[in-house]
Amino acid sequence: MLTLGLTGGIGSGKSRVASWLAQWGAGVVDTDAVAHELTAAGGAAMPLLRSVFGAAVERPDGAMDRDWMRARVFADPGVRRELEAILHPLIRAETQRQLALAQGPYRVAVVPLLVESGDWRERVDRICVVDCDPDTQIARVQSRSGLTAETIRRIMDAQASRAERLAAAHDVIVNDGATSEAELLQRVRLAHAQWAAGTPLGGPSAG
Ligand SMILES: CC(C)(COP(=O)(O)OP(=O)(O)OC[C@H]1O[C@@H](n2cnc3c(N)ncnc32)[C@H](O)[C@@H]1O)[C@@H](O)C(=O)NCCC(=O)NCCS
Ligand SMILES: Nc1ncnc2c1ncn2[C@@H]1O[C@H](COP(=O)(O)OP(=O)(O)OP(=O)(O)O)[C@@H](O)[C@H]1O
Repeated sequence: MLTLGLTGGIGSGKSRVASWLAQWGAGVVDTDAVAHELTAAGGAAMPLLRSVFGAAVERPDGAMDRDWMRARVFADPGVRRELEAILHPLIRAETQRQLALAQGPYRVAVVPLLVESGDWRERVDRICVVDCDPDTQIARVQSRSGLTAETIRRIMDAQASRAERLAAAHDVIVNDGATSEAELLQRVRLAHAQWAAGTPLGGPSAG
């Protein structure tokens, strides 16, 4: 079965695309969702996070304090690497477990840091990038989360550039500031039909 790696920068539209693919029958596993489960109250990563970062990493309800962690991780690459060293192996193992159970004409791993991680590149058959311009990414994330533009820029600085992502793509779904939701839906429908039939979508000119 084809395993597609779906990636894109923060706010590019990956979750939106993935939710349609799941609706249409693809077996979708989202690494952000897996990461949230691991760091929820009682999550498998919490004991190690507590021992490395101390009690402040945990909210009173036992879940990771995401605001506390975000402020540190995107201000200091050393802290980010520490957090990733704990979470990424757990995320990878749980995602692989879920992918092995996934049903459908093809399966999809939604991985924000796919291009950044050599390991993930080797685990998927094709890479699809949801492509978006940085100004639109910032606007979308601001309206979704209320994070400041400066925080969003810092997160984007910790990710691959738009050009690096496009260079790694087998397939591209354009979802920039000029793309309406209806246009996006049409592009995703076309891509889904081709992945489900096992035929490639094409390079960066596709859209
Ligand atoms: C830093 C944390 C606490 C911020 O939590 P928050 O609720 O604000 O964000 P959330 O987890 O929903 O992620 C939202 C987006 O942020 C970006 N992002 C998350 N982690 C990272 C990272 N390590 N490097 C670059 N971008 C990242 C991705 O685009 C992701 O889709 C959280 O993202 C985290 O635990 N990150 C480490 C795990 C990780 O690398 N996850 C992403 C890939 S699996
Ligand atoms: N073409 C579009 N037109 C209008 N709004 C859009 C479009 N595409 C995505 N959005 C909105 O932008 C926001 C970001 O989209 P989404 O959550 O799918 O991105 P993401 O790549 O999964 O982000 P993250 O990396 O933060 O998880 C959402 O609120 C979504 O509804």
